[in-house]
Amino acid sequence: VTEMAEESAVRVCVRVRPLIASCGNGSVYNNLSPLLTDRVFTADETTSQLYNDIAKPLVVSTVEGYNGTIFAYGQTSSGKTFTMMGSERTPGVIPLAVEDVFQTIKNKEFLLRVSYMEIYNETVTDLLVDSWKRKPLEVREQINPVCSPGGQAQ
Ligand SMILES: Nc1ncnc2c1ncn2[C@@H]1O[C@H](COP(=O)(O)OP(=O)(O)OP(=O)(O)O)[C@@H](O)[C@H]1O
Repeated sequence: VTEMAEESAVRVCVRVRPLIASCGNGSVYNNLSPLLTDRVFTADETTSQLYNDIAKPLVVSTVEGYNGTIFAYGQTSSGKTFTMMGSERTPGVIPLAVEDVFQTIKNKEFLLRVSYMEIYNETVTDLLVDSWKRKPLEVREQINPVCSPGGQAQ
């Protein structure tokens, strides 16, 4: 119980990517504050390990009706796309989560809605709309206050 009570609703994890030749030599990280970081994934750890540790529990609870968010933050070339999208050979968090969701809901009656959008500077773009038809989504402010884009494809 104590462990549960102390567990924060927000987890901050750092993933260290291997050095890339074009970036030259240098140390990848130092001085990561243990107070601000729940988990550091080293360059040897795979996306699948990261997924199982931080994303899978969230996916499971989302299917049970809880809200959950996973987002990647970092400077250019730090590995956000590698981690979240991945590739055919090493799928990222998003395809792994989608696969898990479908595994969990198969043989059940379940309504699943998916939308896919990009937030770039102040502009929100619906990525499920053909690129030639795209126009910025309107961001509406609600009373609670939560901002949500409206009218996106699902
Ligand atoms: N953990 C990793 N292991 C091996 N290669 C990686 C890893 N993380 C990133 N890379 C490689 O580093 C390069 C930059 O990564 P990526 O494109 O994911 O960065 P990004 O944060 O999405 O950048 P940007 O913000 O510019 O789009 C890519 O070539 C990617 O394959």
